[in-house]
Amino acid sequence: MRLSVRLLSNDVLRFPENSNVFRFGTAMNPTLRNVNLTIANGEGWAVMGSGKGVLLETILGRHRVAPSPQGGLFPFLNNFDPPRDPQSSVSQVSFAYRQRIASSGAFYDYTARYGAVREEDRITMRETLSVDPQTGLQIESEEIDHLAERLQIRHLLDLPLVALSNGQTRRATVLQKILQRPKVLVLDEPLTGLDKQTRPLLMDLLGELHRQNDPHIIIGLRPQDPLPDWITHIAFVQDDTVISGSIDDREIVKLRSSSATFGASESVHVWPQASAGKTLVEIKSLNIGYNGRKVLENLTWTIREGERWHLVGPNGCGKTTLLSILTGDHPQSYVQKQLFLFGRPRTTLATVQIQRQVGIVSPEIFNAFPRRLGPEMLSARDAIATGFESTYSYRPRTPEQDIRIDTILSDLGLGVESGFDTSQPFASLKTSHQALVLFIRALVNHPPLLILDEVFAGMDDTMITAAKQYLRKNLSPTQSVIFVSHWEEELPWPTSEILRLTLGGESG
Ligand SMILES: Nc1ncnc2c1ncn2[C@@H]1O[C@H](COP(=O)(O)OP(=O)(O)OP(=O)(O)O)[C@@H](O)[C@H]1O
Repeated sequence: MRLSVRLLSNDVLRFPENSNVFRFGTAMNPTLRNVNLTIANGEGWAVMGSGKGVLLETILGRHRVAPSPQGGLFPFLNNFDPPRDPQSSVSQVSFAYRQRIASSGAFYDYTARYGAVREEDRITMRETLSVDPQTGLQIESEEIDHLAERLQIRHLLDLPLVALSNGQTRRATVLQKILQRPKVLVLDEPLTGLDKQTRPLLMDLLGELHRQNDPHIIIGLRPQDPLPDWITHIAFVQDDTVISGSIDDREIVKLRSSSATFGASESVHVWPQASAGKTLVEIKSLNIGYNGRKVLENLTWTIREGERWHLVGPNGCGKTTLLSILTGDHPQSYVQKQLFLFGRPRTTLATVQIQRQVGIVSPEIFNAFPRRLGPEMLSARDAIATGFESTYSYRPRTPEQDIRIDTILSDLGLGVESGFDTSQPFASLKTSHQALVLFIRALVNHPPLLILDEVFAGMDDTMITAAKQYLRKNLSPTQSVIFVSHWEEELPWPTSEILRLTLGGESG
């Protein structure tokens, strides 16, 4: 009889000593150098810093580690009998964009959710969560109900997925991954898009799972995210360097406090309070509901030239719905008799006339933007230029339009000298650059009304600082802005008018 002795490893993750990380297909210029990182069983790790995306991608097997780690990056997976492979055991909650993007990469109609739900979009959250897409196995409905309750989305389980708000979808996405029971779960910026009330619910649930080591959790956090109490260690990634240690480590404390200013320091420009400018938007007694459920009730709102508004409220309170009435995307926009846009009754305006005057960035547009490759691909520059006519497809550009694009790029520190190549396909840009391109797309046409809905989601800290500075310095004094964010510290200007929506339709 042969006895096999297996050495059990206490390490969840281990990079070989002083390893380098390369993009696949390259052997020069490592993206990360001299990495020394080991995550032991029981430790709670967060990844932070402007380069955190690269480290998380490496953990997910998207880059080459040299020297190659003996026994893999996840030694503890060899403790299982038979050993587990990282492919099926290490899972990522990806918020990059929703999976229901047409697989061809074509633009999908994100406004479909506002009208009658189409047959192909009828699939409910419960139906989606009930089957593990990897194994095809059925997931217990009690478990779904229990976890959905923890994240306060149980009452939405039987709604079509397409009807969920951005924050509700994010919670459903996390839930789906937890239900698939990976051994390691990697979440990058899980708090983005979540309202204040929900953040501790998610962090508590993740902490509980982490304490049971089922799964081990690694999270990417932004500087403004509160550090959950179960995080014991931080890997800070700056440029090509990873500095790691316990949360009390002096260097880690210093790095955290220096990144916490979050681009807020240069607030030189103080905006005028309520200007006496022309009225751009006037809404009176707006009521919108779905299937008898009120979302917006008796809402009245006036926006004048030059005003900076902060639109706030919990997930699902109707912010996106309200904005879709203003942009004309919502089927009930056209019938609003008490809605005036840019000096005219909405009922006399074609939707395209509205859209040419509104520059908008939102999670919905980020998800829906076409990402085709091949002959029909849009370059980064083409993608920006779609903003001149508020379209989603290629339009030839005039030389003046190219100059306008170059000016904004250079104001944001992305001019020619930065090495940012605008002829690259939009679809192959990293998420943070895609987010920045769509931000510039919203600005190019000097729109009188700018809607910035979760505009910084996915951007790295340096880009956020540049974008905030741009907004402070480069907008015209008559341009109005509606800024939507669950994070007050994201506001680029010190004071704003506030429209606060609540669940159930009230506003204040
Ligand atoms: N077609 C639909 N059918 C049923 N309910 C819908 C539909 N479309 C939206 N809803 C519901 O309307 C509510 C408002 O959604 P909306 O996207 O406007 O919220 P939000 O304030 O933008 O949320 P978040 O902060 O998560 O982005 C949500 O509860 C959503 O589930």
